[in-house]
Amino acid sequence: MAEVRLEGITKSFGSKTVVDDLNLTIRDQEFLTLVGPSGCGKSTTLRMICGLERATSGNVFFDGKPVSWLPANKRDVAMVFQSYALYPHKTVRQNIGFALKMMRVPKATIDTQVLQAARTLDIEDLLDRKPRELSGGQRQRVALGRAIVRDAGAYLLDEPLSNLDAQLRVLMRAEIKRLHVDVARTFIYVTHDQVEAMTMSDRIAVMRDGVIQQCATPEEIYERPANRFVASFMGSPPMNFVSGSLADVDGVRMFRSEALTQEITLYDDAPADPEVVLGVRPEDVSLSPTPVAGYRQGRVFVSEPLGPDVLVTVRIEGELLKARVPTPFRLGHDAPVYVGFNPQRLHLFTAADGTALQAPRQEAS
Ligand SMILES: Nc1ncnc2c1ncn2[C@@H]1O[C@H](COP(=O)(O)OP(=O)(O)OP(=O)(O)O)[C@@H](O)[C@H]1O
Repeated sequence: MAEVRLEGITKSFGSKTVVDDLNLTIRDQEFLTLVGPSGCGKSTTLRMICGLERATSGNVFFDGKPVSWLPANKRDVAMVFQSYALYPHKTVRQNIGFALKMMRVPKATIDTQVLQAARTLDIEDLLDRKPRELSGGQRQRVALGRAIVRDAGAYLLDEPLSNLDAQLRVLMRAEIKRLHVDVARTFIYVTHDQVEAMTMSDRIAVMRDGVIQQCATPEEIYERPANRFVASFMGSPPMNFVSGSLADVDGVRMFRSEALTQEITLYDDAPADPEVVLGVRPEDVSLSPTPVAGYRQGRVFVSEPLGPDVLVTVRIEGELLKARVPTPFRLGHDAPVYVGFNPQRLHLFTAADGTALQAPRQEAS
């Protein structure tokens, strides 16, 4: 069992604060991902959890017990690094079993546990090879094997897939997710890749400049981003944003910008400041070659086939908007096109600081 709680954690290097009063509880057996752009403090947070870095202030608790003063080897955690950090002259078997050997576990027990880890990761037939004789994906599995053989309460993974090519990353993503189910332990995963975060996690903590912007399930983060930063970071291609203002016209709330006029149906309370940013995800934009009531005219700027979908950039007045529409899309460059939004799936953010104006939750039917 390992619930990990961070309470008021701050970390400064000199005068630079890189993690700022962070509060987060990672539940026992949860898969929680810290995601954010490079330099936002993800790795530093992970290193404070495992004991490789000491917080400037605040405390780390494992199952309610403070561990801030315990060194890394006295904490019930195992860490997988981006670099794998395998011993080049040791075999896969020796690499996986090394931590147990250091803990003076009897050899027969080590052999059994190494074999069990190798079976879980499907690398049994590689046990006598050296790291240089392995592919990137196989090395990654050995690094995972080294962690899971420790049978720790929490596994901490720092960008473990970033050295792999795109195809292998997709494969290993699924394998790590499955491994989490099989070993039934707490996983804390660091990545700057929003797709990894969305696909693997029970919950995602989105970080920016050392501060958690939102911590929620992938669905919640995607459907109800807390602010414009989260909305733009999570989702590929990112959400479209259009600056404008809200006004009530004949009892109907309207969003207006130079390019767009859009009825807003979902938001109850008028914000104090009418200056807002409208957000709409590319998959919630519809295109038609012919006029449709409520759609506005634009022109095709460029279209990019993605296989099942086409990503179409449309120019409306000065704005460029992206739409993700089903294949085939046959309009050429500069052709007139009519653009509509799904009114149920619009987002609004304050222009001042990007905070989301939350739509009322839809009752599940
Ligand atoms: N030992 C250190 N001394 C000084 N500054 C550091 C140290 N370690 C990290 N930093 C700084 O702290 C900030 C956060 O670094 P951190 O590695 O936690 O970010 P990250 O979100 O994991 O980024 P990346 O995805 O690039 O690894 C960065 O600006 C980094 O330069």
